[in-house]
Amino acid sequence: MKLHRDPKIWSNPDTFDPERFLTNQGGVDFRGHNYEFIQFGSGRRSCPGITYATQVTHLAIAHLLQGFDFSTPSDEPLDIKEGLGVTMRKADPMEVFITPRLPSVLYNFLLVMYVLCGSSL
Ligand code: HEM
Repeated sequence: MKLHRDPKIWSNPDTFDPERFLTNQGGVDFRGHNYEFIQFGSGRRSCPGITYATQVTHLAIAHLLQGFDFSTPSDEPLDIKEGLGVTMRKADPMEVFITPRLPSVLYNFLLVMYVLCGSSL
């Protein structure tokens, strides 16, 4: 389990610290040019879905954050301990309250616009 966790490269490698990509590791490229960070692989057999995956991920997260407030039942920070598996899953199920932020009519409107205009929204 050394991949992406080498302490010679990553400070506090087991800490969830996405800000590291804005600060001390800000220049690290995720498209396979920097071998310390290759979640999409690198070279001829690297992931052909990289552009689709990154755009759809941004779009989905932006839509969720625009439309809903997220909180935990006790207002405690999320426990993001990871479990075992081929893909990275949480060790324990996530309990979260999802509350609409917008008037309900806008969700129908956004849905229709999204279907009509696709991902250009
Ligand atoms: C966050 C999403 C994704 C991640 C992290 C990811 C990651 C990877 C990784 C690590 C590989 C292996 C690269 C290697 O062997 O060096 C791979 C291969 C591949 N991925 Fe993805 N992938 C993602 C999404 C997608 C999507 C959306 C598609 C298709 C629409 C896709 C299609 C493929 C294919 C066909 C391969 C095999 C390429 C080959 O062996 O030549 N992936 N992906």
